[in-house]
Amino acid sequence: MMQIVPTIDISSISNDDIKAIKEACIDHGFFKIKGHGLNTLIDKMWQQAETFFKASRPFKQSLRRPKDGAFGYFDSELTQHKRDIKEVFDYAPKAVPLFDDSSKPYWPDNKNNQLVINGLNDFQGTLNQFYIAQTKLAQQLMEILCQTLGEPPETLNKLFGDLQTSTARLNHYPSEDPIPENERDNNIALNDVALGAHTDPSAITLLLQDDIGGLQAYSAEHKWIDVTPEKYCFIINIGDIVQVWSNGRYKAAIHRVVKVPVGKARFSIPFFYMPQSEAVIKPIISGEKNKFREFLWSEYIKKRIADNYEKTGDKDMQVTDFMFKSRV
Ligand SMILES: O=C(O)CCC(=O)C(=O)O
Ligand SMILES: [Fe+2]
Repeated sequence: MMQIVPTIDISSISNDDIKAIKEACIDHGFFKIKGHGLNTLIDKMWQQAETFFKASRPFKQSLRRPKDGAFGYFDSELTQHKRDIKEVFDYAPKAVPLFDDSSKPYWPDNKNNQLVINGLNDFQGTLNQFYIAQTKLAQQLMEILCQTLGEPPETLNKLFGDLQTSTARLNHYPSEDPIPENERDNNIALNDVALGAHTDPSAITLLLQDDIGGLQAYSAEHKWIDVTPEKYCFIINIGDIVQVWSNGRYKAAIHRVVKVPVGKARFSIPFFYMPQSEAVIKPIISGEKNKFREFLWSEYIKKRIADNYEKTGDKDMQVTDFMFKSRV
């Protein structure tokens, strides 16, 4: 029987692999990959993530993401208006044209010997090296994805290139609220899972998860399924844009992270592969009537990011808002 979440060796892709990815994308949107040659860098990334989140609260707060910003440390992210039980560090190696704050510094510097004291001398260098490696891997994955849709492999890569707007992140999920009691905003309820169910506003997301587990995907056929940890495997999930590109054939992967067992800590490292801000997003399937109207990537992502902070209001914007209404 085929694995529900298939593991693919991308150093030698077969027709069966393409078929397995296609089926996974139709049912839940997740697959895993090995054979990428990045194991040593992955070890370094785990070490950096653990070291960063272990640093003192004042140190992390000094890198806090500004209200209108996209990068830095943050501990109050919302999913559907409830606060997730996690803290994050968001980054990109160079300014991303989407964000006004991209010139503001968010990397820790060595003022008062802070990098040395916190063991973070290699932090920025390692994270940036990983971002570049993930970009290359994502390009390869976009070609594979085009193949699963029966389109020429290079169709989508031209929407990315040097002007891509991808962002990368470190996630730390403690078993308890990361915000001390006296700093909490009591108007915002804590989620009953570590990370609430959502889709990613990316093309695809490349994710490392540690051995604690807890990531779940929503399968049309099996409902919630575990996406189990496999050492050195990247977990790949399709995001909102693929739903449009595939003309609805694939649904953006719905996923969540269940609560971390008491006394444990979970780490994960996602990379959100995103196109140029000026990219026009529309279906790419030839010979088929478009089910989505086109939109500009920059407009969509700005609204989605704003939703992560909003405490009240309507349901968050989704890519289905761009579907043509079907006439009966
Ligand atoms: O931590 C995980 O396993 C998933 C993280 C995730 O879905 C996200 O950051 O968007
Ligand atoms: Fe996600």
